[in-house]
Amino acid sequence: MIRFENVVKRYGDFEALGGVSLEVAQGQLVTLLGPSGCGKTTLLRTVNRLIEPTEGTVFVGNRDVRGLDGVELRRGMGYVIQSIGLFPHMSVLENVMVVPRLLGWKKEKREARAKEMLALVGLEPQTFAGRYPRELSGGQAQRVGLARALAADPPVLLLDEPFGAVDPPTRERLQDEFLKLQSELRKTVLFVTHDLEEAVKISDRICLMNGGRVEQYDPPEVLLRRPKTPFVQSFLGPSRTLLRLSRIPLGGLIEPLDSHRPSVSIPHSASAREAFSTLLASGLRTLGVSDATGRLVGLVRLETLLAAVSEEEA
Ligand SMILES: Nc1ncnc2c1ncn2[C@@H]1O[C@H](COP(=O)(O)OP(=O)(O)OP(=O)(O)O)[C@@H](O)[C@H]1O
Repeated sequence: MIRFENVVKRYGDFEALGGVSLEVAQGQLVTLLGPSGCGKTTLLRTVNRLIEPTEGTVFVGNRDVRGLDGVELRRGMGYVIQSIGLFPHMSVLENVMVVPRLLGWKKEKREARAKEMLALVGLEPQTFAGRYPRELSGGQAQRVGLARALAADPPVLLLDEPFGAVDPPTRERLQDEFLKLQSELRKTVLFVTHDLEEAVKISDRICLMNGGRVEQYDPPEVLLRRPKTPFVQSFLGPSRTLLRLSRIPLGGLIEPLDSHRPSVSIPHSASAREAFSTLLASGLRTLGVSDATGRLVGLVRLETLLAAVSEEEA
């Protein structure tokens, strides 16, 4: 769906991108991850032609973006940046309708669509449609930015640190909501972040960059299990094992209940990492696992979690 072929970007003598080749399949969520200045934003912006590569080619849906009109290209893609960029003099509803209006949609159609998008990102249209950006919290503004990016139903979303400007709990909630949306909408998403945890949590594949080059391009599990270079290893750091647990669903590790009733339990939907943290915090060796109604349905043991990590290591 999006393909970079040997993309180079130079500013004078400085090489911001040193020959990036990468393919993002349709419906996949790929994060561009790496330290500050490694070229993530530069690479993202070559897709909607806010930046023109010095060498190399970017394809969207098999079409070289150079052959496409920049303005039309940008209208056909959702784009969200950290500072959100909502128009301060426009209401929330008007902000969300910007692209449908540029595309010439009729008033009723674009209003209906904008309200639908607000509801989709968890903002009750009756409450929020008439508000102005200054009357929103950071998290609400981020949601409006996302609703605006989704309004014209673009197949491609370019997100540059879209949850960067909010506090950690809000950020986690936005990530969860976004993942749920993505599982329904299946957009092709390029997502810039410098946050390893965020990348591990949301990505189908992570493109870890360093100095304008791709160090490793793999699903999170593979990146965490088999770092290809010393840079990747040091970037992942000591939290690598815990992060791997966060990608292991608890489902396959649950054992049937026995006569022993554990005093602490966690929901079935939790990750192995949440189970591990709860075990550490409680000092127990066994946790109960409950279903959506809170009924105890099984057990998970500390040894099982440790074995799951070391098995993967093999
Ligand atoms: N217009 C420009 N002129 C010169 N150098 C530039 C220009 N734009 C970006 N750069 C440089 O290119 C490199 C890559 O920048 P880019 O914004 O892509 O980094 P990034 O990985 O997104 O970083 P961050 O996480 O800090 O946003 C940086 O060293 C930056 O200083």
